[in-house]
Amino acid sequence: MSHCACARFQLHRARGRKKGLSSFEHGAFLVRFACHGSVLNEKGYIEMDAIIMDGKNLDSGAVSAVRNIANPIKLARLVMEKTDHMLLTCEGATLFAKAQGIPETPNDTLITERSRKRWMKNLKENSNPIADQIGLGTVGAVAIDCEGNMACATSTGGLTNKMVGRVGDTACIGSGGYADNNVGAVSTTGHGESIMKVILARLILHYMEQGKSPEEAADAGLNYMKSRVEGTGGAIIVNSSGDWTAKFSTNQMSWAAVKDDQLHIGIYHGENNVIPLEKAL
Ligand SMILES: NC(=O)C[C@H](N)C(=O)O
Repeated sequence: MSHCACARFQLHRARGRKKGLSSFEHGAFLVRFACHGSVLNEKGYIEMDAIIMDGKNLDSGAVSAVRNIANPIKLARLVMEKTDHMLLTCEGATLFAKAQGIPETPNDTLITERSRKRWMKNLKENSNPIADQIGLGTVGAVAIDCEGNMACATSTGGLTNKMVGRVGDTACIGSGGYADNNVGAVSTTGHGESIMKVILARLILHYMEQGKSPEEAADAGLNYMKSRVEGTGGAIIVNSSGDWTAKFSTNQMSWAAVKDDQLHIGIYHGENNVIPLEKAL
């Protein structure tokens, strides 16, 4: 069994080996999950959604609409590992974070000039088309280890100028991500309301259960979302054989994958730049 990892957005070089959700030891890169630099809601705050799922036992943890948390994906993992629940939101998530010793991070220190400018621009009436809201800062990862264990994780600030308290696809199991050792792992990005309408991550896995490859399943899922609800987005996928793909119906999606000591990177359609891992480190 080969091991493989695929991620969207903001890669960091790892120093040495990293341990993942179970025994994923390939650890050639780290993914920095969303928060710093995320998009702002209508009031100028960062409110984050995040989900993580362990394909071995279908355990998962999620948080939604959390504020002042530097790494919401870590909080989602704590929900999975330390509670009997799967999703904590707002104040409850904040209280849980406190109880777990996660420090509050002031909103201002999480905001970048780029996201503030975008927020200001989009405040003007009719200046916030959906296409402009997608694409900043949602990150995700899928991985399979040498024992066939799979996992997915996704985190996001959502859509620019979203309403306060809006919860998107990312926090919703089966929409923002799903992992099942029997089939594969998926992490999605794109217009959250569209993704939720078609439950995109689970839909893609459903197509894989019917015998489609990750690439065919991604195309089928994204095409269905486009034709049925006019939604665009993207997905990174790995199946139980370690085959992976990164597909999107948006103009671009930054992604990277590692398999068999090769690093693959792309942004635009049809791109797949391959670099030996040792040269990338
Ligand atoms: N860029 C994104 O992926 C946004 C995210 N899916 C949301 O709607 O919350």
